[in-house]
Amino acid sequence: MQQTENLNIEAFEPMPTPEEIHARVPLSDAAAESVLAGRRTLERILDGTDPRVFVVVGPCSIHDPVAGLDYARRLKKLADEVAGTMLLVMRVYFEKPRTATGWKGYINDPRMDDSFHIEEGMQKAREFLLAVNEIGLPAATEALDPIGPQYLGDLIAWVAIGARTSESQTHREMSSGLSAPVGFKNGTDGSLDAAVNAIISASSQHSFLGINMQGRSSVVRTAGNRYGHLVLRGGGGRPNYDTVSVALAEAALDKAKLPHNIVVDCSHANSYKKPELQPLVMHDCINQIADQRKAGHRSIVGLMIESFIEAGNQPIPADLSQLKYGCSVTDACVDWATTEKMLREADAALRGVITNPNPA
Ligand SMILES: O=C[C@H](O)[C@H](O)COP(=O)(O)O
Ligand SMILES: C=C(OP(=O)(O)O)C(=O)O
Repeated sequence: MQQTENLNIEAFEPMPTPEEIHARVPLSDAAAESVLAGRRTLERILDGTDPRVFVVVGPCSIHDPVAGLDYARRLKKLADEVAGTMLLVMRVYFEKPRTATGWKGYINDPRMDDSFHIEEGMQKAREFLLAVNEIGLPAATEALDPIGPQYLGDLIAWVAIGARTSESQTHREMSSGLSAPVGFKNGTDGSLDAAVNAIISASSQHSFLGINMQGRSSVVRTAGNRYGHLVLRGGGGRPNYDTVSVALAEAALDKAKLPHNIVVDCSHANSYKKPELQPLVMHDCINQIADQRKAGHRSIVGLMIESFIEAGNQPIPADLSQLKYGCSVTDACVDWATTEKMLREADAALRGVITNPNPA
């Protein structure tokens, strides 16, 4: 018999099951509290019962857990300082969807040398998420691999479906079963349709193939996720955070009978991937939010910033000891001083307009 299958497969290497990885890095009480408190506040913001704004802020990708946790500790202090007006959620991205090729992130290749130790990456990603939550910060991530959430989902408070996958049925099905709110990004061409349709699709029940916690291939039946929302990230060569674009996004949500829950990503095509433009986008959006709230209206409920300790980005060197500490290896970020300035200015502008309903 001639072989007709697996012609392009070089190997199947068994992975530990989600249950095994959870046993190696168990969820702690402190981390569970951080995850649940984060999700609860996000849900209230999306329901309109908490007037604050959430900000997903952190590196484009995690590649160095030491620098990542250094960043998390700084962010926690800032989060406490601005808690009256904003919920800060740390961007903890381990999976990078590449335009063509490139490093696919810490889970896929934790040693950054094309050795693809995915088992090691998955365990270390879990350890990192546990530590961030134990610091007291909720975590946000992009869900790219459809079985990834079985390994990490208990440690995540907010999920993004990226511009390259909002149109994917697989990602919509997965989102319908996630326990956290999910932001769907507009397409890389700037169109909103795929993201709006994704919110509708993910809110419905689905049945699809996946794995269970014991790693067994399963029919997954989901209840639907009612916290899907739209993320404007610009595209097709132009930003879409301005008031006219936001009004068009509101109209698209109205047409689909969806609530006005919009997050603006200050990075990516909204700032032409130039980090020095992110503060301008943020400033404009904070003014829009203040104007909206004063007028008794509300559509921008969240923001995203790509930020790390050092500004800019760096290529991955062959000799990893040459890596610059705290600097992105994927998209360019604003530095820590700029991050503090952006968030403190936003807090000052929103005070008097927004009041924390549950001060600590
Ligand atoms: O945020 C990350 C990047 O914009 C995304 O992964 C695409 O990156 P690339 O165009 O460099 O591949
Ligand atoms: C890949 C990302 O964004 P987008 O899907 O908007 O390109 C990201 O936020 O890392």
